[in-house]
Amino acid sequence: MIQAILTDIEGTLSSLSFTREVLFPYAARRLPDFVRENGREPEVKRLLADVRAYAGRSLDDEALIERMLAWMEVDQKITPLKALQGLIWEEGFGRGDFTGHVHADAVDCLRRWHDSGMALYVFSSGSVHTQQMLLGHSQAGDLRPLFTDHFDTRVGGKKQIAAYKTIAERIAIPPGRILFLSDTVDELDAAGSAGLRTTCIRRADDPRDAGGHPCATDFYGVEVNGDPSVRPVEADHAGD
Ligand SMILES: CSCCC(=O)C(=O)COP(=O)(O)O
Ligand SMILES: [Mg+2]
Repeated sequence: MIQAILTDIEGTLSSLSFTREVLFPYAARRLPDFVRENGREPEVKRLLADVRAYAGRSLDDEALIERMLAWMEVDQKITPLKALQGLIWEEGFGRGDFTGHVHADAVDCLRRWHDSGMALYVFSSGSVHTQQMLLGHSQAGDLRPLFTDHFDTRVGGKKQIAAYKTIAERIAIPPGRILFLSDTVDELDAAGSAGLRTTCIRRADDPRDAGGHPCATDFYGVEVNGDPSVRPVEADHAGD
């Protein structure tokens, strides 16, 4: 019996293209000036110190900026760097430069699951602050009330089995009663090894293999306690 659904964001709730074509380029453009302008603010200063420690060398601000841009280019999931990106995106969401993309089928199913009493959680490499901004400024409105809690890489990397065990302990639900949704097979493998149930969200335009996990092309295809959600007749992807 599934009691909770834990979902990834990028590629699962939200399109890969929103992250790769909107969020990441925005953060890369803004990072140098953001660090120069805010590097003495306590929160930014602390995050920069943590990134420096991760680099393992004493880099000055300009060298650190170059290093962070190179890591962002290859989407390195370094926890303090993801938190810094979140502060930059906060500016973008606040100014209305973009809103958070969430697939229409995901919004519909999350609302139904929530209304039926299912507990919903997020696990993303994006910082918890980023997750809340994306969901709070989504194209479908403020989706934050649907979620009981959020997790980021402070509990561990998404390909690490221990991260899923920690989440299960934190939410106090047995792993076998948690369903994890993701587009990434390594994450699903790690969650499965921790005892979670899994479903791969594999959008129609995504040719990657599902790695043997149960698979759905959108949230309507996700089986929860034996039932796929009812797909409305006109539920094409009009909101996407
Ligand atoms: C709120 S996530 C923004 C995109 C991002 O920074 C990221 O790293 C996405 O990772 P995910 O674990 O959601 O695939
Ligand atoms: Mg993903």
